[in-house]
Amino acid sequence: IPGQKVVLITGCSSGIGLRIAVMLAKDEQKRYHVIATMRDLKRKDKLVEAAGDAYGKTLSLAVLDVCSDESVKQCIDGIKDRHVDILINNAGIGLVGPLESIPIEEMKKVFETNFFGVIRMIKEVMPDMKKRRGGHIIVVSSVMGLQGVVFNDVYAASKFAMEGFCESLAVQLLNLSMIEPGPVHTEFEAKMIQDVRQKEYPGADPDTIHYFKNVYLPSSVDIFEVLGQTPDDIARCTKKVIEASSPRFRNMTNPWYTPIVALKYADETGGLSVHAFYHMLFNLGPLMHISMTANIDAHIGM
Ligand SMILES: NC(=O)C1=CN([C@@H]2O[C@H](COP(=O)(O)OP(=O)(O)OC[C@H]3O[C@@H](n4cnc5c(N)ncnc54)[C@H](OP(=O)(O)O)[C@@H]3O)[C@@H](O)[C@H]2O)C=CC1
Ligand SMILES: CC1=C(/C=C/C(C)=C/C=C/C(C)=C/C=O)C(C)(C)CCC1
Repeated sequence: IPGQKVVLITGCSSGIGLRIAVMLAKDEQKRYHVIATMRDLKRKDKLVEAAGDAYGKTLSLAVLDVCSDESVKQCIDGIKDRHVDILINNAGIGLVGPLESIPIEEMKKVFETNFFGVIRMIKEVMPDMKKRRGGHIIVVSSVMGLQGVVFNDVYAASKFAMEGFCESLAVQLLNLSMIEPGPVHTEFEAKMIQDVRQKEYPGADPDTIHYFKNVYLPSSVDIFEVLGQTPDDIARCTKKVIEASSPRFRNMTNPWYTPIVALKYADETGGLSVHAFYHMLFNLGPLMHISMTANIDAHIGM
């Protein structure tokens, strides 16, 4: 349809990608044609159901695995004139746990998906965007791309890598925007909790495992409960960025998380954030749990 913008989104089988796809496809003015992609079309049912009438009209499906050169090329070649107006890089995986117990291969998978996956996509669509002198690239990064969190070392590093890459590219690239969500209730969170239940953490000493399971995890669960946003919150924020007359480069989605990121800019030696997080986790952790749960109880009127 003339005038409609072609939007390609990666990782649409669940979570944030799914909600962005549905929200854009259901735009009242029908401004978007959404190509919702996923690596395995067997996982399409949730998206198809959520899309309702839009499916087959403003939303179509395609296979795309961000870790495969051929898959990426095949998908883009399959689009009319290879024309993508808006590329939304959303596919990504998490990884938590004591560093000592994580095989290098697993760490590489995180970089292959979160870092090289995005680069692979950008390399494929950027030349056409440059030729047309138009287009908008969105990257779903994370607050962990701006501030590291204990036991998330490799995941944070993969998002930091993305930040460095995009900051550099933004200088030559037309239109590039980062979305920086804090905790969001999606399968990302569920996978993390399930992962921790299954894994044994060989190679890590008992103290480290204790701090991970009995100190970090309860705090992390609290933080998800108190600060957690919905994938729809992130989708709304992303739609605003796309529709802004001059989109910003960095876009925080969660004002509650802003002070946590601000600490590093308040002290260039890095001491402030490292010590504050240490204190919050090991000294205030149990207290935070009480005050946060009290806060939740107050919200639900108990
Ligand atoms: N949830 C959170 O707290 C936060 C998430 N983020 C980021 O948001 C993005 C979306 O995550 P979220 O929706 O929360 O998590 P989900 O796990 O719900 O969704 C992740 C999506 O990425 C897909 N994916 C994974 N690997 C590949 C691959 N190789 N090729 C194509 N797709 C792939 C998954 O597909 P499949 O079903 O096949 O596995 C799934 O559709 C990620 O980049 C994440 O880092 C950022 C900040 C916070
Ligand atoms: C435990 C703990 C923290 C945990 C933060 C978490 C758990 C953030 C999760 C962010 C996510 C899930 C981003 C996804 O990309 C803080 C606030 C740093 C303070 C110190 C103690």
